[in-house]
Amino acid sequence: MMIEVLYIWKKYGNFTALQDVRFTVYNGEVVGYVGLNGAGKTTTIEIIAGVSYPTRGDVIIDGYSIVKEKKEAAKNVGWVPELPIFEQDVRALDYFIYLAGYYGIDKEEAKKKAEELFSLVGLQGREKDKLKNYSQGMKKRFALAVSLISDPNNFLFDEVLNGLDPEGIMFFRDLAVKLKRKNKAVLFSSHILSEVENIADRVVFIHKGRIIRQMPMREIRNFIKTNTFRVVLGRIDKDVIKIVEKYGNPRIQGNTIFIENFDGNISGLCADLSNYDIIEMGKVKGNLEEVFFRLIGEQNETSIL
Ligand SMILES: Nc1ncnc2c1ncn2[C@@H]1O[C@H](COP(=O)(O)OP(=O)(O)OP(=O)(O)O)[C@@H](O)[C@H]1O
Repeated sequence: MMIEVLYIWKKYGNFTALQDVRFTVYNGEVVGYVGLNGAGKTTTIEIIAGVSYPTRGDVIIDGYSIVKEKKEAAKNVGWVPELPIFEQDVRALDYFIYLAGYYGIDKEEAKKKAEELFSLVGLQGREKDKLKNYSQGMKKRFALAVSLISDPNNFLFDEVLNGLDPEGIMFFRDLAVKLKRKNKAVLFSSHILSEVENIADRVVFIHKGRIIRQMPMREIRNFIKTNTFRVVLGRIDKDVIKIVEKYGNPRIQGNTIFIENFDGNISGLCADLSNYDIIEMGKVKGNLEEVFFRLIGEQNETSIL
């Protein structure tokens, strides 16, 4: 249903890994949790999953406190860790049945569930392999199968696309969409903004343990839409500025003219520049990662003040 992260702090000795982190993931929503390596994503996710305690603050999962009502709260969370470590010398199916026992599911029922879930995550035929022989991607799929045992309402995917092949990436993207349609709340962490672009409805940005911004994906896309036009000329002289000034605010860099706030009249511009040997022209595309660095830049400036 939903995950409410309420002002959590996490300290490791003198080091503060999280400061006053607050955000909500609503049902039917996929939220991207984006920050650089070491920003605090895994720390947050482990606190939500109930495997690590916050120094201060709380997380409410479908109304239950992860600090005070851990059992009820954790039951409603499916978690796929960044690096699932299954070094056990056991067969995947046996371990799955063992873990299902935690949810009060008996052996026969667990076998049925395994059949359904191993196939759903694309591990059919590999049930009898030993977990330690699974590849990293297979371990992620196995962790996913385990997270689906209790059919939770909320999901945490920690850097789940990292290191996956294109088919695996597609699989997790489709899965996020399916979970969303089922009205689940999904938190998807990544250090690459463009990785969550086609999955997330909203992005929460974390930097150095603090939430610096939350933005709907469509706002992020608007943010990067630039109205700058670029023309590369064979030669450039000082008169050219006067010509292009009619079309916006020009800035010259080598043989390239960037025209900001371009008025859109391309044929007029071409005609006016016909003596200048146009080599290339086109709209300047905004880069998604730039948004992230712009936000971090703003953050660094305010922390200096
Ligand atoms: N057990 C620990 N003891 C001390 N410091 C820790 C511990 N776990 C994490 N940290 C520190 O807390 C900070 C946040 O780490 P975290 O793993 O949450 O980052 P992250 O955003 O998930 O990064 P990545 O993208 O690299 O996984 C880092 O500076 C890390 O070194």
